[in-house]
Amino acid sequence: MNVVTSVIVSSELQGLLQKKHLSMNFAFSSPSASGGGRERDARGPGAGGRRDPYACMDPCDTLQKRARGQQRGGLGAGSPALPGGQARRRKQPPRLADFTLQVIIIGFRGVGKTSLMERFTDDTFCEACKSTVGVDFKIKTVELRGKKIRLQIWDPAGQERFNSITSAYYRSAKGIILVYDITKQETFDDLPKWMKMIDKYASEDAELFLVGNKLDCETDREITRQQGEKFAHAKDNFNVDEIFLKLVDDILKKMPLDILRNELSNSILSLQPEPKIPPELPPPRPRVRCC
Ligand SMILES: Nc1nc2c(ncn2[C@@H]2O[C@H](COP(=O)(O)OP(=O)(O)OP(=O)(O)O)[C@@H](O)[C@H]2O)c(=O)[nH]1
Repeated sequence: MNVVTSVIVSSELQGLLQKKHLSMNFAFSSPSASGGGRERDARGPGAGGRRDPYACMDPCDTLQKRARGQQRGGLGAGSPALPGGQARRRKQPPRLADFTLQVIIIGFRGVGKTSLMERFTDDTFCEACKSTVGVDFKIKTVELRGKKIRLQIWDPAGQERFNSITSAYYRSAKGIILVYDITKQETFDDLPKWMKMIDKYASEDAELFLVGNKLDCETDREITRQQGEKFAHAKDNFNVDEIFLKLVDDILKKMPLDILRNELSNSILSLQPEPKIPPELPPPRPRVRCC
């Protein structure tokens, strides 16, 4: 029975993807586990282990480290160890992002959309989160292909009653992460409804990523790995960070080369206007909304 459902869903999805020239990646994840469902990769200089192909960057951390270095009389401004010219150069503010990209995470209520976002942006996980009301969002800057990209991640409520509000956020999203819960059949059966929302509201060239979430709850699994792979016509294994970074990388690959080659020091090139928050919405809360 499940297999039949998945075949029907699959051909329907195929039609939608072709119509919109979309391709879809697929991954399993588990934001409940640090590292998002598989052993965490060591990152950064001196961390050892495998270097991740997608270098992730926390701007706040970098700035704090710089400030600490200056206080300690390190290689910062005014450091006796440096001649004046070099010290002045150190004082320059860090280069701003080259691009701003919007990514939206959608799916049935409770599948773990907020958890994925917070694992990626803050490396935190909330065991008993409240359902999102309206739309939540967070920002994280990443560095890929030599560009700094400011990611605006939108997390709309999964509850149907918010659909009229949340659909306003699809248009400006360059990347869409569609999530289901591997332990709840209804969240998988609901995917065609989300695909229709994408078809109706999302941009023609948005990149899609299907995520089977709650991988740590293997014993309660209701949807097989094969069903997920069949739906997405794709197969892969990424952790939470890699899901976002692969998505961004795929967006960058689609971008015109002249934009990528352009050196935009200290400027922000937004690929599209910042999404306007519909007036009926309260302003999004850019913080953890966990209990
Ligand atoms: N075991 C486990 N629990 C998870 C995982 N991801 C999320 N959860 C839990 O699932 C519940 C719902 O997670 P949320 O991130 O709030 O889900 P959501 O999709 O944002 O929900 P809505 O805001 O209602 O649309 C929370 O209690 C989380 O702790 C996971 O990978 N494993």
